[in-house]
Amino acid sequence: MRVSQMLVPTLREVPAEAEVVSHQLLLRAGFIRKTASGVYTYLPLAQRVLKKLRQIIREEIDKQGGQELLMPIIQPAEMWLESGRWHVYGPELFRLKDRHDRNFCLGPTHEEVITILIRGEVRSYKQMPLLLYQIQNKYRDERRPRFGLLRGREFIMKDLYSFDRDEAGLDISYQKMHEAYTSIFSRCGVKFRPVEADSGAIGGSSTHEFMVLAESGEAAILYCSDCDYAANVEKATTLPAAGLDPAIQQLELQEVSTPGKKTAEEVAKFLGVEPFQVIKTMFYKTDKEVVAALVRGDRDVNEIKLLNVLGALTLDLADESTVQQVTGAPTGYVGPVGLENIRIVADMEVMALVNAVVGANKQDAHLINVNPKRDFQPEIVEDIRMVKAGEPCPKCGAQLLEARGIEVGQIFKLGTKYSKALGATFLDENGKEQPIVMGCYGIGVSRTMAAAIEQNYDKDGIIWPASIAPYQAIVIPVAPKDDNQMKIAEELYKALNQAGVETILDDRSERPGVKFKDADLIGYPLRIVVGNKAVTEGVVEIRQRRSGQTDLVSVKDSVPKILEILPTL
Ligand SMILES: O=C(C[C@@H]1CCCCN1)Cn1cnc2cc(Cl)c(F)cc2c1=O
Ligand SMILES: [Mg+2]
Repeated sequence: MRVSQMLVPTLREVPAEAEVVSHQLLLRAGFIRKTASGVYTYLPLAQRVLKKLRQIIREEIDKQGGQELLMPIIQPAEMWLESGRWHVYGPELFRLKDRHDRNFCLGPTHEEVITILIRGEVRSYKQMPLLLYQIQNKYRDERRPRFGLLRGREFIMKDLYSFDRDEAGLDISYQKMHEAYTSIFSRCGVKFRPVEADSGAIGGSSTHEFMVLAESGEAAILYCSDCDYAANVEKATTLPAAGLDPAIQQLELQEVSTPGKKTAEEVAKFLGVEPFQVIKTMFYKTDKEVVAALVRGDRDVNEIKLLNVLGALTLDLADESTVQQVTGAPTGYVGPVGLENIRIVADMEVMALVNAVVGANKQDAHLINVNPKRDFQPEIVEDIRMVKAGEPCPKCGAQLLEARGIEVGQIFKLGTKYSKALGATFLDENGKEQPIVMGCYGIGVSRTMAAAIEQNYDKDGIIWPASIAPYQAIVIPVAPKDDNQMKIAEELYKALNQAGVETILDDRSERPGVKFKDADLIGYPLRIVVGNKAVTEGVVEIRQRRSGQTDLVSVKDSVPKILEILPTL
């Protein structure tokens, strides 16, 4: 390909709406253009990167026995009514009607479609295991699409579904996908980590997210400095709290005046105790009830853990009027003592406190010498707190460190949640009907392209890992008008492509500086400059985009030299 014929509309200035680097660079380097909010057109260079990502994914998934199919984007509402999810999802689910006024949705995921397909096709244990996948557009009507391809309303996903006869089979499928994902992201040239994660509304048991480490990542990760423990902060745990100190005498409950002291820190300071001795009472509204969540004053509530402990669908902080109504006092003076018909969920650490402080459910007043069990009885005692960096690793006790990550993949053990709901069963060797055991495994393909940029850029633009670069090399003649230079450039361009190096030729009659800037902005791994020296001394300049290293090489040695460098990029 010749640059003069390509559609690569590079921009000089940074588009205002782009907040993260990958969004800015995908626009400026002419990879994408916005068609609507959260909806993009992938221009030719982006399509080439996506094609390489799809190829890497296909190779690694097929190696594990995956079979590619292609499911429809448009899905009949009946399937979602049968699974019970049609009314679970709100405006995020793109819904539409056909000409006969029948309801459909644009697929945000395909558990219903694939499970109903398998229900009709698999009858015997002999037909499993099955690993079926597709690479298809997905639709989720995000309230605030942002960060370009990192959170769009239409995006490309590889979604695989595994079908096994039992949990043992599922464990094998899950392990195979864990391996495939490790190979895929390694081959894509990104630094990533699988982390323990929360399975969210999809349900099922264990799940791992594959995170590309990047400061702009929306996910917070805690990982161990010593062992392989790593978890999304939504899920992270630490060593269990120290137990109750039996030596301490439980004192008499007492009300004290704490005018204007609301936060755990203020109250602790005012009463001369440590913040951890003040119990924080947070009221939440779920789709079913109002609950009180208790954590120590030096901790925060982990709302994902709380949601899971309650088995609720939605969880939101109760507003001030609800708190007032439930406790008779404003936030800041509320506590668990004397609460009527409100479920109390206490973090395990709270139960180890003696003579603690809580709000008195009265303006400007707190209670001291509060002892769990004696003065209030939580209905649920679980781990519902956020873990922080610096706390001990739950596996080995070493210090937990924090990082930000972009979730590019997630694998789930679904179990029989969908096969039971949709009646996908098989006959085992005793002819007994059993529900199929499923897993589901996603990779955000378009998101991975953006995540790769978030990890591979500098002040001049993108630095593509060679394995997913749109082209691997660009030949730039300094003076295209000079026939001798052009002749050498053309020959080199041809020889490189014949040697299997995906190479383009910048034949534009632009100033060299403009061509160099574009090549750096777009991020081709290698740049070969054919200038006067090529004509007078037979040497060309090979420059590596990442390191900036430049080698002067004779024209005849340039192809072997490039073949030698390329695998290291
Ligand atoms: O998609 C998954 C789980 C896995 C991820 C990997 C590939 C297979 N599915 C979870 N999820 C996320 N957002 C959704 C948004 C909408 Cl609007 C919806 F209706 C359903 C879902 C939904 O189910
Ligand atoms: Mg997730």
